[in-house]
Amino acid sequence: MASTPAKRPTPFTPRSTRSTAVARDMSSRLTAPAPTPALLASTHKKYKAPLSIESRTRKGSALPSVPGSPSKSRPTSRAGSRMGTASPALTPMFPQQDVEQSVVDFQSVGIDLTGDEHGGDVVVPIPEVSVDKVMVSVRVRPPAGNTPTAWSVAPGDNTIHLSGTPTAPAAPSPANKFTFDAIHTIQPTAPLYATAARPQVHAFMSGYNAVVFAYGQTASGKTYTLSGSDEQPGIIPRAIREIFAFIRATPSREYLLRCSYLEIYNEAIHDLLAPSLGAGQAKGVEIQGGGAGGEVILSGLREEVVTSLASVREVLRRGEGNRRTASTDWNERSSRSHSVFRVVCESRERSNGEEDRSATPTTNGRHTPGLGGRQTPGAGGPRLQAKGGRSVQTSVLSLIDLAGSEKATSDKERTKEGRYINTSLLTLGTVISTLAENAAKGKSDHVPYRNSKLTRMLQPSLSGNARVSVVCTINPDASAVSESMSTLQFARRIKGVQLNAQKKEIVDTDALIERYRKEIEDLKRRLEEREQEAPVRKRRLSAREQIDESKAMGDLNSRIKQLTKLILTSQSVGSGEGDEDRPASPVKIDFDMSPYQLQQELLTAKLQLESQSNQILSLEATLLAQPEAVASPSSGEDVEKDRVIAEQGRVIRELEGVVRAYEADNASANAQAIREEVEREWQAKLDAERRVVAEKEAWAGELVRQLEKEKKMRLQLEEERRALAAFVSKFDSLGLGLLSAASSPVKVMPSPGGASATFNTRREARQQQQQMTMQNTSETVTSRDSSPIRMSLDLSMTGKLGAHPSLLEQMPEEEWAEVSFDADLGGWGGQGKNLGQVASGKSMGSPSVFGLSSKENVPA
Ligand SMILES: Nc1ncnc2c1ncn2[C@@H]1O[C@H](COP(=O)(O)OP(=O)(O)OP(=O)(O)O)[C@@H](O)[C@H]1O
Repeated sequence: MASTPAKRPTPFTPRSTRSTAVARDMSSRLTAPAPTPALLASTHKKYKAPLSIESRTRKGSALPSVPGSPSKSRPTSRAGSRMGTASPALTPMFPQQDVEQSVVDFQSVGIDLTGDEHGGDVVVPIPEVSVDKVMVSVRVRPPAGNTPTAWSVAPGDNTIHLSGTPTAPAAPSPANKFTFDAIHTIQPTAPLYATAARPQVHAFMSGYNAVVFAYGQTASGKTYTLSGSDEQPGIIPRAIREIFAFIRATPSREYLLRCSYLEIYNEAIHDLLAPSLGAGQAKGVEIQGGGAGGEVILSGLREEVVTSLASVREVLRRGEGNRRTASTDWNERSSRSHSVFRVVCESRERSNGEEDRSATPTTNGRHTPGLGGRQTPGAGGPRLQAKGGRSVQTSVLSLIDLAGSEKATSDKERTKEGRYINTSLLTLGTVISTLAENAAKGKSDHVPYRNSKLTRMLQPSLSGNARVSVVCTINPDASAVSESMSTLQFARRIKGVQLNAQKKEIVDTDALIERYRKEIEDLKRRLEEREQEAPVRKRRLSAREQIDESKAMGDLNSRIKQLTKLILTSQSVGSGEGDEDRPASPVKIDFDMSPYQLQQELLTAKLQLESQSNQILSLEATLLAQPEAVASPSSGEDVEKDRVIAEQGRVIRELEGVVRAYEADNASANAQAIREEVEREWQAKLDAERRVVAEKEAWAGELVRQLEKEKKMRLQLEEERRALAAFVSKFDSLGLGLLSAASSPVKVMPSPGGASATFNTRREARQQQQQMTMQNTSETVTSRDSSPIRMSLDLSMTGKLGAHPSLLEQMPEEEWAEVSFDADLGGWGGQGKNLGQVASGKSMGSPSVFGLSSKENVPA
């Protein structure tokens, strides 16, 4: 169930200044006592003698509980009674001995760590380990701040017991006491590495499979133990350093190392080194084999050949970058998957000729780098030689950072991951229980390896064919007692597992080291032959052919160097930091060489300068390692093909360069053309806009002029009309209308106001006719005007148009043509008139009647 945010515990972050200081203080207090012979002896004895107590305790125990899941009950005194009585050394410390005071100092375990804090050259005695048992160490994480701790560690006894807290002391019971091969409570990882991992690394380099894994509840320090930090390197970086130190210290053998890095996330295996893919997209890895003690094959897993510390670090960095981590309620950076860093080591004995080949000249006195002449019979003896090869030792070292068991978190996704993690840890616990039980009772009960990817992958190791070391990490806080108890019970169970690791040393022509060696020999033979023929051939060849010949020999030489670089020897591995950049060994110049040979050397040196980086070498090697991609190393045809491919690759690169340059030139020409076109387009638009504006301005000017003219004319006509009206009314009042009627041929009856009535009648008739014309005109108007200006007229004018005689009506017709502007019909709702039409309909009103609207609709 999701917990509420208020209840969310603060994730443990002891890397803060404070907790680091606590831990340092702790270690400084604990490193004070000098090692005593008695302690040394006791420690060594522990490594020799398997802890039978644990395996006996295992008998009759129920299924293992997953650390982190609440333990159903505290260990009972029944279990304790089987363990025998508590060590007298513990008694005075019960129940309140502080972890810090009772910790085992790493110096007391009798290990020389000279120069090893940051992985300097390691020349220390390897502690004796009982090779048929799992090496079990416990690491107690420093307490978080002032949190009370619940565990005590008896110095020198490799025993940890539950003491409880001052307010809730634990009952002194043998069930609360656990003894292991080593218990570490101090912060530095060096002592832990020396006891828990160094023997495994040495065994691995000697041909045994080896597994080191960290197990414990979330935030208890597994990743800190395995990976560590820059200041405090963990087991993995230390192991890598030790591997190279081992090679440096073993001149009689040559080695080939390959690395892979995977994680098991939600029961799916992902390759953490898959190129250019995030962990989420990386293609899955499948487990094959592993049954009946056979080897496990991880199909689809990428293995990279590594030749230096730096190249391994790069692989680690890449893999760690792809690992799934997330902040949880308990750990700011919690591993959400089990991660497995694997190193495969192939090694074989070097022949005498190979051992000092740097000093051995070839038959023609020439010193070709890496060319050591004919092989002398070497390792493997005549019998193996007769079989066509020498024996190769192959071993695998797996360094595993398990995800921590945990309770449901406040986050749905984290809870889902947690379920997968807990399930696989539970399966691991069950497998370990069954194995321990089988070992104790001499049974061969079914072991459910297949119930999880983790156990399936570990099957060969857990079933005995590996040297196994487990570091169980515990959080000493009183609040985590049940989880710590669960972890310690797991540690106790795994101690009961029986191991029987065997070296794998066979004549293996498929071993990569063997294939490379063969290819190198073949290439050297061909190079030698060419060199011997060179003086004769040179006379026959044209200048062009001579260049080609030099190039072909240069290619052969550089290929030999590439392959030689992959095979590690005590001379070729550097002495430490930055060794990856150092040439394998300085090339001596033989001044007795002919100019032709010197030319070859020069060419070779140039090609070497241009040679690919370590990364490319690794990629190529990985490619070669895949059976379908491997060409027969001894086939001259394939070498020729390689040469042609390389040549074509070079031509392609050159052409690409030309194309890029061409595109770059064209791109600028294209950009220029596009810019000009866009400019032209915008210029045209600008011109059009300017024309429109000019038209509008002209139109507006014209309008103003017309209106002024109209105004003047209107005033003048009004004057005339008033004068005429006055005259007519005077005329009527004098009765002169009759006179005129009498003089007309038609008899007109006198009537009061006759002239003005006649005038009115005529005017009405004219208005009716005018309205009819306007209606007809409006029906014919169907299209919108294209004038840039739209004008809405006051609708009230439509009535006025009818009510007042048009002034234009009274204008001389020749002047009408000067008035040529349009009005928008749309705003009139069909009743309005185009001004031109109004004019033609003789219905133009006064300027005030037009009511030019302030919302002239001018198109943008
Ligand atoms: N021995 C130690 N000394 C100092 N700090 C430690 C030690 N062990 C763990 N820590 C710190 O405790 C925190 C949690 O440790 P870490 O991430 O290694 O736990 P974890 O067991 O790997 O957790 P998860 O299972 O969630 O991944 C880290 O900040 C780490 O630096």
